[in-house]
Amino acid sequence: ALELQLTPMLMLLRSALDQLQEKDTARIFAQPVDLKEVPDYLEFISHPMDFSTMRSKLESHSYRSVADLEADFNLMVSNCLLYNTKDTVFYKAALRLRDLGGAVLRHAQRQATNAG
Ligand SMILES: CCOC(=O)c1ccc2c(c1)NC(=O)[C@@H](C)N2
Repeated sequence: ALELQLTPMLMLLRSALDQLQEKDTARIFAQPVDLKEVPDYLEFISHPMDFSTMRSKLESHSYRSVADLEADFNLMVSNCLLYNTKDTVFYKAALRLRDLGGAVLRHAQRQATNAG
């Protein structure tokens, strides 16, 4: 039945999101960039993204596949690589998160394919 089909996907996506967020040990991706601290952020970034927003979208069924989750993950990393210069801790953390996250997402996609 459809609800049985959807529940494993929600659990799979929740697990993948938890594993992705674990890699952000400095928690610089945990919350939206603070626009009071970074007032020009929206001059450069049109679609901000962070893990708390991704979790809300997941729980409200905005993600129907691993690819949907991956798209927001890639957006979050790309925003950081665009806004911050290469010499910053933020830029370096985004490169590391991108690489570590890739393995998490590949495994999640394999699980989704096997379950499907
Ligand atoms: C309290 C000051 O916090 C920040 O300036 C700040 C805090 C977190 C940030 C960030 C900036 N920039 C970013 O690109 C994303 C990845 N994270």
